[in-house]
Amino acid sequence: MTRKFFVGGNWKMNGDFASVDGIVTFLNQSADNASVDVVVAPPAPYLAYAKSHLKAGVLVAAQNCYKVPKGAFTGEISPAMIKDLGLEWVILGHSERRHVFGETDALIAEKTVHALESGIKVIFCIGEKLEEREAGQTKDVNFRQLQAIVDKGVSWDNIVVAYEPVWAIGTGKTASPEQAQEVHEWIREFLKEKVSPAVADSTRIIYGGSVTADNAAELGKKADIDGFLVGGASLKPDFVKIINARS
Ligand SMILES: O=C[C@H](O)COP(=O)(O)O
Repeated sequence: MTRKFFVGGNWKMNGDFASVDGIVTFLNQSADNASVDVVVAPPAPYLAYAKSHLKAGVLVAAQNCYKVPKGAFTGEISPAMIKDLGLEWVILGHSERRHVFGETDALIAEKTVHALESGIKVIFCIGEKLEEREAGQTKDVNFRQLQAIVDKGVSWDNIVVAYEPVWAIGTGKTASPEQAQEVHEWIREFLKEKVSPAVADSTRIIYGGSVTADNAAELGKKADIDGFLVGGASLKPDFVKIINARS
């Protein structure tokens, strides 16, 4: 099957109205590319503004959400709120949520189930730390993180898996196309064995970690790399080159 290329831009905790306007301008001025799904994730205070100013071809995602629709959970946002803003996507399991904020596989799985049940699609992030890679645990860590949602029996139609080796995030140390392809192939095999061949074939597995306009084309040539989740480079006009890396 042909999987549609998917490019996400995770703005993380960056920006103000002036810089959001700048990003919106270069995205709106870019030529439409019907062969790529483009989804950007501004910080929560700018979600509605970005949604109302971006052209229709650029979708907006939240960077996080909680596991219940509403209640006494100070500081959290729910999938119901994301939906109320007219948005379709959320990023869950990002390594910064896992390792800075201590989110566990179990919590991320609960959040993923609730987002999907609420009608929000999930960019589900996984990835090993440097010490785990060096200890030969890359496969185990990524499989364990995936298994947490396999165990919940989720429907995979609305999930994009983002493989983001923690050692490559924001460090300038991109995984080589071969390193990334190796793990993406393992992930696809895992989905084939644990879920189904059809899900393995149709699920988009995107790569994140120091993706730039200079390395995106080579990464994007690999058979199991179906797009990117871009951090720092998604804040700059070169993001448009990454969107078009495979075109
Ligand atoms: O969500 C995006 C990733 O954390 C990658 O960030 P980066 O492109 O700045 O390395």
